Amino acid sequence: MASLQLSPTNFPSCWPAPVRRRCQPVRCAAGERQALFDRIAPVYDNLNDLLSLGQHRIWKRMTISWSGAKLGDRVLDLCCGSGDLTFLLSEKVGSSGKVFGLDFSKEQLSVASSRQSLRARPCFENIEWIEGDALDLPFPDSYFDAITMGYGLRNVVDREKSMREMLRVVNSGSRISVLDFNKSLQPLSSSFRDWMIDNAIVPVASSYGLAEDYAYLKSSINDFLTGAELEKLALDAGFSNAQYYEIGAGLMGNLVATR
Ligand SMILES: C/C(=C\Cc1cc(O)c2ccccc2c1O)CCC[C@H](C)CCC[C@H](C)CCCC(C)C
Ligand SMILES: C[S@@+](CC[C@H](N)C(=O)[O-])C[C@H]1O[C@@H](n2cnc3c(N)ncnc32)[C@H](O)[C@@H]1O
Repeated sequence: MASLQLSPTNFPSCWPAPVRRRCQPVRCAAGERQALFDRIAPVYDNLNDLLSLGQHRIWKRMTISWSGAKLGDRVLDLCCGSGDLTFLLSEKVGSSGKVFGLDFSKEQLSVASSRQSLRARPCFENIEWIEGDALDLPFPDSYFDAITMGYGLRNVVDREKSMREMLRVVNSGSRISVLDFNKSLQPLSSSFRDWMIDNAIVPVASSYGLAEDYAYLKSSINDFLTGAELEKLALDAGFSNAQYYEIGAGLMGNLVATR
């Protein structure tokens, strides 16, 4: 069943209703990012396919594999957007498992929910969409067997807090798998990425009136952390092990951390 629960009085089935707070679209850094992801939602999937020549699907499959999710698990896809990783997790954990896709953008969740209805695979009934904040997760401690986060950590306003929240809700011995752009220290790789953003991504996005929203990609990658810094972030938050893998010819990276 494709159900989208967006009312502030609807809560994840695991959580007592009064505790959950809804993310309000306010004029602050988080509110502006929320508005950005709402705006780009109608074109987000198509542009990802076009701009990465479909490669993002491979990177996302690697993220699922690193998460260690398996049949029957209860798992979380944080900053799920239109749900690419959520759907892959859903197939991985099967009908005996449960997947929560959480995001603060109503428009992204609306795209995710329509995709769920269109594809209508039996296992997709195990998905619950939650409109919520990655910095204040509406789940009990040690609730998940695995967590994925695709292109989310770079976009949250407080990475330390986000990491602490992931640590809190993941089971001891379980993993988080965090995919994002790699802030490469190799000049060739970072020059190629910046060139792609300036000469392919922003011009294509500008034809949809979204040039500024996609230009944000470049500054957000420059403000992001290197692989070594991401490993340190996870260890400082309290994960027992953290390993960063460069993928996609060094354009992307995946942080795998075990609680
Ligand atoms: C997956 C892509 C973008 C995700 C994405 C993430 C964000 O944080 C955003 C924030 C604001 C707006 C948009 C986004 C957003 O779309 C697309 C990635 C494209 C790459 C930059 C370009 C890849 C070029 C190559 C064709 C890939 C070839 C790799 C090969 C292994 C050599
Ligand atoms: C670039 S998209 C990634 C979507 C999807 N994970 C993917 O891989 O295609 C980043 C997502 O993070 C979400 N996001 C950013 N900050 C968030 C927060 N504090 N809480 C919940 N979602 C957040 C945005 O709404 C957006 O949908």
